[in-house]
Amino acid sequence: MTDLQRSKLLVTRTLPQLSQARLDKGFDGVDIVQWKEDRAIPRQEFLKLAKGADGILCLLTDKIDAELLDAAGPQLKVVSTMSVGYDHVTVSELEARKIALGITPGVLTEATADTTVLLVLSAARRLREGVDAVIQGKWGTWSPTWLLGSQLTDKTVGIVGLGRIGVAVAKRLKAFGVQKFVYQGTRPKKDVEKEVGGEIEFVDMDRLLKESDVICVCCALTDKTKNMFDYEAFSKMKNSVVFVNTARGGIVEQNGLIRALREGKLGSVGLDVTVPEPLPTDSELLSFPNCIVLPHIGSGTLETRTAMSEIAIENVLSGIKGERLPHPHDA
Ligand SMILES: O=CC(=O)O
Repeated sequence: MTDLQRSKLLVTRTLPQLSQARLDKGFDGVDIVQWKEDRAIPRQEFLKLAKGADGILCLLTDKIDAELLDAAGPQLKVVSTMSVGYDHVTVSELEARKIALGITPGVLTEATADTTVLLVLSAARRLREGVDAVIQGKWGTWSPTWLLGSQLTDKTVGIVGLGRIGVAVAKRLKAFGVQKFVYQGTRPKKDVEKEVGGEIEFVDMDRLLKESDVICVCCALTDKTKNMFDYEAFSKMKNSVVFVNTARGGIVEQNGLIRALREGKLGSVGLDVTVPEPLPTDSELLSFPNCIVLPHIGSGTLETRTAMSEIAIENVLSGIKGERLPHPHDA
């Protein structure tokens, strides 16, 4: 006999240990179906397993669009993504079907800001070239002129997207002696000076591109920010600029970036995000010694990923019960 009260929860990957242990113990009245392989769930499998789900706990690698929602069926109440970004979700389709969307804000701010600073310093101090030289036996005698980078002291840093992560990046970089911050975003923010602990000015994009010694991309990927950094934007930057993107690959028009790098227009580049992900190993992006690419590990600490998966579980369980999500996307 079927129990009409039971709900189905689809989880699209194995979660960090603590949260996985919770799933393995199970939740009253919930049947859990989980894709446990350590790779993104193949689309056909996703469409098949989604059928009849009341809640879906997914990752940023899983496209949530009309096709998937149709495959799931009208009983679907909640999609909970274990990410703060939700550009992989067609929000209008969820809204049209009154399906709640949960995200994991706040908990990944510190780890992602740490990664941003890591890339700023690594790019500015030519970490990739240094490490490669050591490994390849190209480390000669100490030289006063070899592998000279740049430092943050007295520099201007441009932050694109001064949300939680942007502010956390500015606070960190302030400690390295940055003289001034400029920022771009949807609107100027009140009281950021106090928060950042130094001079910070809302400027137009042109000024940000021209005046910044370091540019950090910390905004969400939206229709407005897609391909925002194209060849023209890179051409306006100082040719010593340190350009870092830890947000989403799609904010950068990658062919324009490659062209700018090829033409020696940029000082150094640090990326945690690319298009596509994973970046194919034959991508020209990987051929530039002054470009460091990380494999989208901005939030990749055990503490943060555990906090994210715990929030994702709370969101999906609340949604299945028809309750308000603790962390909805539109809070
Ligand atoms: O990129 C990571 C996230 O959006 O959580």
